[in-house]
Amino acid sequence: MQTALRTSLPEAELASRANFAPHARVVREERQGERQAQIGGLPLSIRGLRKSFGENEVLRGIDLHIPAGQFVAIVGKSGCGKSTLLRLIAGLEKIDAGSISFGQETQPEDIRVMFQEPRLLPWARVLSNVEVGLGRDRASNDVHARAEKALTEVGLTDKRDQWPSVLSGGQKQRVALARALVSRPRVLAFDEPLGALDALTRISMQRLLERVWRDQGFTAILVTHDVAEAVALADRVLVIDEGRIAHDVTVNATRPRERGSAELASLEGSILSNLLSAEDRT
Ligand SMILES: Nc1ncnc2c1ncn2[C@@H]1O[C@H](COP(=O)(O)OP(=O)(O)OP(=O)(O)O)[C@@H](O)[C@H]1O
Repeated sequence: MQTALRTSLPEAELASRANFAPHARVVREERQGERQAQIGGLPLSIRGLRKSFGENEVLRGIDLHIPAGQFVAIVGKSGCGKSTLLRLIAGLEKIDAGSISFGQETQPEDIRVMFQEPRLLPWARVLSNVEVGLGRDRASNDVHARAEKALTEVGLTDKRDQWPSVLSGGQKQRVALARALVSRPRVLAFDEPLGALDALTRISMQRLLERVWRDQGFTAILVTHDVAEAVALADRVLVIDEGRIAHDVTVNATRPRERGSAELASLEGSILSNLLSAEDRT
């Protein structure tokens, strides 16, 4: 389970930070035109990454290169450090040792996170909730148009004037996705975003995630407990065990993928047996 933002920040700040990476350096000048021209994923290089909480050594040396635009899933037994790794990548947690780099200077809008809980502002209508994701670009003239476009991308234009409280769980997550997408991030980190949804809604959200990833080309990093979801969506599945990447599995299946195909089922089976053998050692 993700453990984000264990702070007493006001709710608006929480919702805003849910989509921002504090370690990303803020470049003050408006570079919207430049951003539009450079949309696409950023590569990610992690070297010797370590993180402990007190005596609990959670990550013990992660080395990883993710090419720009790749879709990577992270799986592993409960408590192995999946969310910690994601939070370090997103700059929501401090690194103890090692480095994470994106190949260039980043802006806060470049790296966004979507969590299991939608974290919508209850007092703001759907469109305003999406606008929160624009961060400092909220002062620009085309705020409404950009938020509406993001809502269209997730198929929710008809809900723009609704309050979050009247939405279903799946609709709330789609608003959260629109809020994450509205700034056209170059890295999008998902921490169990579909974990609380029913099976059918989950599958339709998986299709939506895959579609927006293909349309926008951001680098996607998905933490999930669901190995079937990992092999259905990702180009590559990383298994974390004992603080390191124990397996790095390439998923070559062509897209769109046929869920339940023999190829995916066989990959899922072998990843699950890796996970179970890790579980047996504890
Ligand atoms: N802020 C924190 N303070 C102290 N310990 C933490 C903190 N965040 C995570 N931990 C500990 O770090 C370990 C890894 O937690 P993390 O949430 O990354 O695991 P996970 O693999 O995502 O787990 P799950 O699959 O159950 O969600 C756990 O032992 C957890 O208790």
